Amino acid sequence: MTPPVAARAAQSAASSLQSRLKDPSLLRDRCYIDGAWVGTPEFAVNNPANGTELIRIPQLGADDATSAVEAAQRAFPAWAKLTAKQRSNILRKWFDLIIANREDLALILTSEQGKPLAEALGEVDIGAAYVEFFAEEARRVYGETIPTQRPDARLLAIRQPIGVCGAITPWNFPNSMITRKVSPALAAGCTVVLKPANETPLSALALAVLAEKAGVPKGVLNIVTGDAPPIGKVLCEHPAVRFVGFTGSTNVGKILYRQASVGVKKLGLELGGNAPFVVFDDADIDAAVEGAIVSKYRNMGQTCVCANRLYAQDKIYDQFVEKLSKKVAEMKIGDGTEAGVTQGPLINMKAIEKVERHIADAVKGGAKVVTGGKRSALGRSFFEPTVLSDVRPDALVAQEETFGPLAPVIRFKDEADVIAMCNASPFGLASYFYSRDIGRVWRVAEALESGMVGVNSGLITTEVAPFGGVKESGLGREGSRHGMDEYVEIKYVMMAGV
Ligand SMILES: NC(=O)c1ccc[n+]([C@@H]2O[C@H](COP(=O)([O-])OP(=O)(O)OC[C@H]3O[C@@H](n4cnc5c(N)ncnc54)[C@H](O)[C@@H]3O)[C@@H](O)[C@H]2O)c1
Repeated sequence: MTPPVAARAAQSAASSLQSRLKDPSLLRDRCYIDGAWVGTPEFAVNNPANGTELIRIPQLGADDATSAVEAAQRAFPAWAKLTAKQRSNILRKWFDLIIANREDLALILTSEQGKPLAEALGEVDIGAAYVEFFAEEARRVYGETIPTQRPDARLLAIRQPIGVCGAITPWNFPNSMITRKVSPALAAGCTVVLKPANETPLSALALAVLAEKAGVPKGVLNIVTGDAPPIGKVLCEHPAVRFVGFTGSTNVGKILYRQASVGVKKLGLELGGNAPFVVFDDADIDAAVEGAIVSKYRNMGQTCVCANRLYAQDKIYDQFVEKLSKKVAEMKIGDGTEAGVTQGPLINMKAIEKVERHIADAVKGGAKVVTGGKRSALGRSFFEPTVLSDVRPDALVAQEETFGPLAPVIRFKDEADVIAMCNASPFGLASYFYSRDIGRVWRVAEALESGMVGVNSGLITTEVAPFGGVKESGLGREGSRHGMDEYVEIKYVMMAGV
């Protein structure tokens, strides 16, 4: 095995991050293919809080991705033949190791992605919860017996692992998006080739170190970093790959959908959103403000399920805007590793430019900046958390996913009016609303066109929920027992003469 970065620390800027880790071997600068750490460090992974280069990692391409698929193909039969309990035990060990190393994993995550350390710890914990959940689910991949019209025949439907799976993940949740895909795949008996986001590959590599320690055999989990389009093409088109799970933008999801159609490949797509967050006039306003804060501003608004457009009913509009802005103005911006910081940097300058474009467009349409609205004095990609009032329903910010700390508050008259505005979007990932009217709760929850609805709650992610979207927000579900369905196929066996 190529030595971990520890042995070569002096060569790279990784040394300062490494010196803060309890287990420095978690920081890797090689890819993980067929149980070996391979490749030559090439492209830089930067810390968005200070712009320093953290480390360089390999820039692999189509040939390496093909090698990884072949490794996964070789490893598949033996992994699939283990008993469910054996696979479950290995996943359980992986979970234990993730928890034992949660501080290190969170520090790596914040260093490459920027979110405050407390949020990074939360992400590691939910990431681990997926592993724990699917360690348990591994033992519940049941089949069924189906009565037939023939007295001498029995029909069994069995569920088998689909085979080699590709996984492509984004930078906004570099830990939990990986475990949410890899743990059900491994639990089902599948093997995986994972391509993490280029901005945040270090969390993926650290998880692979722990998977290896947990006893995941060589070739069962492979990590390939580098050139996304050719790697993605291999994962979508190689005949050995039977499923590709993707989390990322709708545009890239559509490219993968087309590529996967060539080999009639099963695809899971967790794509972009444009979540409405509605506050009715019978709501508990303080609770709605708390919910809006957690939904909109966690991860600096770079969350697929985060509130993107806020709607407040006429009667409580001013009160909601005032209370929300007061809390937002108190947020502390800075390096996510510093105590008390609630808003880290955005991932890059492109993200800042999109927020600015959305603010400029809304202001042109008559919106007012109540708080924030500009780059932070800290420079780089730090942006002041922002609240806009008097935003028109047709403003760009209400049509597109902003992916930044910007809450545009739109006024509405009645329930029918707001449901129409919520559903007037090609996206349908998450929706939120606050109301204490029980009749309205069911009516509105059923009317909203989205895969997930938070009622009086701004936080809806849990490993026991079937996470996913409708319309252009995606296909399939991750997490819960339904998350296992992506990784198994049903075969029926008709047995006559029995
Ligand atoms: N629905 C969900 O569960 C969910 C969760 C998190 C993020 N997201 C969405 O992800 C987006 C933000 O993430 P992002 O900017 O990393 O998205 P992205 O689509 O740019 O990148 C996602 C991944 O795809 C890879 N990629 C890029 N081009 C590719 C290509 N041509 N072929 C194969 N792979 C390619 C990237 O390297 C990365 O690993 C937002 O739209 C957000 O809503 C969705």
